[in-house]
Amino acid sequence: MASSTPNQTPIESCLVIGGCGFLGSAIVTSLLSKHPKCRITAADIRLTNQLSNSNVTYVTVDITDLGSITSVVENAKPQVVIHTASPVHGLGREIYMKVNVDGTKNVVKACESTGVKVMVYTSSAGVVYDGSPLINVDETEPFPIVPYDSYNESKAIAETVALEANGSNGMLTTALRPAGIFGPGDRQVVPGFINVAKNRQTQWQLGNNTNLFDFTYIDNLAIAHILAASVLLHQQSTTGVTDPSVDQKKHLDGTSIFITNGQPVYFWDFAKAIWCHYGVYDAGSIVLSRNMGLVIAGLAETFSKLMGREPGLTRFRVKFSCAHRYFDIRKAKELLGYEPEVSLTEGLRRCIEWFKAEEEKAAEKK
Ligand SMILES: NC(=O)c1ccc[n+]([C@@H]2O[C@H](COP(=O)([O-])OP(=O)(O)OC[C@H]3O[C@@H](n4cnc5c(N)ncnc54)[C@H](O)[C@@H]3O)[C@@H](O)[C@H]2O)c1
Repeated sequence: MASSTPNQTPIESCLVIGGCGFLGSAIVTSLLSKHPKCRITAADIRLTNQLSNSNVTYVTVDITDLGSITSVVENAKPQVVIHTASPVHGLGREIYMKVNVDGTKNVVKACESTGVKVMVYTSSAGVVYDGSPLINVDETEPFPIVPYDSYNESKAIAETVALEANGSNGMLTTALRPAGIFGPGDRQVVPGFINVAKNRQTQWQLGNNTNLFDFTYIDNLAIAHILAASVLLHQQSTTGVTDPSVDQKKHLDGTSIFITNGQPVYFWDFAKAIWCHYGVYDAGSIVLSRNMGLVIAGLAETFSKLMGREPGLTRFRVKFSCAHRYFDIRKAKELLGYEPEVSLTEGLRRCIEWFKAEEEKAAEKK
């Protein structure tokens, strides 16, 4: 249970950047239900997933262009900006530095110059990951000296940019760090597992499945963003910016906060729960050790490079699926009153139902 309900102010106007993405569109939907009077602008480089609702306006923006994002913020005049935009995982360093780092600097500049009161940045739990086990870590965990990859490196720099803007022109900022977002519309986590089932590769298990892992159901995360915005909005109009010397676990503005479902599970148990819905009940009959997996993945990567193909197994995937990665979300519960409303089991049920319906629609079109 959340220890207390923090004071909140209703959100009257909000700009959701990346508002057509998986998370951005879930935030728009949750805003409509939690703050029905809120005037919402959803801005994205690609306008997809649009809702038909008179409270929502969709606009095109490219955050790598300062003029583009400034004019969107000027026209929307939002109290709150929720910045979720990012390229997907698995691309090159240049694009991450351009969109996540330079783009976030542009978003901050646009917010500062137009009097935005609150900015919530979607960071990632991966910013503290370097391949070492993360066992119930909290927000005191430092960034690693060597980041795991350029995506996480760019997310850490962008998070710092967002948090350093706290107090600038009276604006309060925070950064939410979700882990393994899944749900209807997911393009990364659950589709990866479904493809393994479709490729009939579920017999392979990497590692001994003693590693606990955190996942986050999309609607829980969307609500966490809205809670963060309305708690900060209240603070902005009352006490204002917190003295940065105060213990960072005791305040939201200028600090980061982990968000998960608060239900760590053994990595392969999550995969097996998905595969059961695809008729696979005997997954993981062949267990490969992490070291053996790394050797095979190294060979697969070399072979695929020679053949000009994408490898099915990579060293990144081996390390990831054998890693301990779970987080302490007490700060979210205490400072946001966050309580995951949708359990992992219910979230998976809703997610699989959605994927099956999409598959049926695709089959009907053929
Ligand atoms: N999916 C996960 O498991 C996960 C985990 C941790 C953190 N995150 C973070 O959560 C956020 C949302 O992720 P998602 O899964 O919804 O991804 P997504 O790809 O569905 O959404 C991101 C949106 O950003 C938009 N975008 C990209 N470049 C842009 C640009 N230059 N200008 C404007 N818009 C641009 C995209 O068009 C897309 O709609 C991201 O910041 C991501 O880093 C995701």
